Amino acid sequence: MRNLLGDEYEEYLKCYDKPHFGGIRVNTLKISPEEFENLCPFSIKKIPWVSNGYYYDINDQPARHPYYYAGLYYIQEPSAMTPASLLPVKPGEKVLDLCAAPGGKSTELGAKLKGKGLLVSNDISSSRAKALLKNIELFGISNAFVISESPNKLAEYFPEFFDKILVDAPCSGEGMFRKSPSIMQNWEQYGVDYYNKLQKEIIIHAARMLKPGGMMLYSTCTFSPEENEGTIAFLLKECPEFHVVEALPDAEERQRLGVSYDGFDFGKPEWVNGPEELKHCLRLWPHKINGEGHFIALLKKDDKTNDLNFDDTSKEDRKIPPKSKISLSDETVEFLKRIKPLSDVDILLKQNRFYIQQDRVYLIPEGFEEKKGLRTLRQGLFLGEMKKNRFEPSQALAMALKSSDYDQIIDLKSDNQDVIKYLKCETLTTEGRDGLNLVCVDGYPLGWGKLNKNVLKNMYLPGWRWM
Ligand SMILES: C[S@@+](CC[C@H](N)C(=O)[O-])C[C@H]1O[C@@H](n2cnc3c(N)ncnc32)[C@H](O)[C@@H]1O
Repeated sequence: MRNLLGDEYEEYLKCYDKPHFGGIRVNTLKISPEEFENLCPFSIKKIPWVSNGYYYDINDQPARHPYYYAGLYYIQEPSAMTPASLLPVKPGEKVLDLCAAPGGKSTELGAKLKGKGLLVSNDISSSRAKALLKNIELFGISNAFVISESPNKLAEYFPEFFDKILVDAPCSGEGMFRKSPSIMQNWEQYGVDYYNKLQKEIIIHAARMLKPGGMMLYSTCTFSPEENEGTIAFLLKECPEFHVVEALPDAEERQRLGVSYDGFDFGKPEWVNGPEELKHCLRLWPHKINGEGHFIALLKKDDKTNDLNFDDTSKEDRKIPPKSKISLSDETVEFLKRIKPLSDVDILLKQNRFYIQQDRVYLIPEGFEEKKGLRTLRQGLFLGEMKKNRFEPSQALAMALKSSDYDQIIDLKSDNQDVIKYLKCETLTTEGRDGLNLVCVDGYPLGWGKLNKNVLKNMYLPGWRWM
């Protein structure tokens, strides 16, 4: 670090005597930042460079609040919010998060899609992919495929398929030593070269999956030039159709979003003897901003529209699949008709949006088919299970709804002890209409419960319960 930073080294070293910063990122699928500022029960301060990001006081415990269980925010280190905030994702696009677990960036990419298009969230580790699935569901993201595959296998299934790709690569983690000192042992065990080899493999597979004209963002939380500018220089050499572009929004957009990037530094081509365009990369240093260390490169793949050999498969992907023989039970149809966004069941059936596996019913994102042959944890939104004479709605469905989407709710105030009891899967005594209710906190859904003569049978997912 002394070699890299020269005169700045002492200042950099000093920042290790200061505490790290805690951050929460608001889930804009459920609440706007302004609404959240009014509702937030603990003290927060805006993170300058993320329009929906806030610092919280590290004496507070945002993970121990019902709003966390309502999926209103994700707890994330402030610099780690930057990659997903700078990848320009628009609703309706096909987006891949290749190294996604536990979902810190996927949850923001999903929020940016606003339920339209497709998010493929992948992580090679199946145990970490389970945590990823939970976070995707908690956030109420309804249009995601959660997969646990190697990038190589994924690239066989999705050649030139995605509009946007995020590669938040496994790395030596030098930028996180202050926040998580245990990462240092990992660094000692594996070192920079191990990760650099992995990053080069991953980024080449990712490049194959990007559509011509698409954009890819590569990020790490490490400082080493090899893993950062070095990996990008390697990509530029191997795939000359890629170029590094400026990642920061222009002045007008900064004003619209209310963000500023003071303290952000740029890529250093000279550290790897690489091309000048590496200057467009971003470096976040813990002694220059109130956040940990990060590296970001935004890349564009040349558009091949003039190439007559180019076969545009994207139209093919969007074709509505042929009609299948899905049959939903009467109870399922009756229930779905009560859910506002799903009430046109016949149209959804015609569009072939349902998918059934062992009586479990899923909603596939519009225009897509389930993919067979991949290790998949989830394809679309798990709606619930067809049981004898009834339909049991899922926790994921509750999280993907607004309270106004269902006609029978029990709305508890966040300071009512019944909320914690509900989240602990206990039975409640409460007033309301008998039957299936959507249980909410201050108007934000938490889960389901069946009321019978003022006794609420708790249907909160046991694996998610408050401990
Ligand atoms: C920096 S972490 C990702 C953090 C995540 N993007 C987030 O914001 O929550 C890197 C991830 O890459 C995964 N990984 C490691 N090797 C991989 C590979 N060859 N292909 C895909 N993912 C890989 C790890 O399991 C790890 O979850």
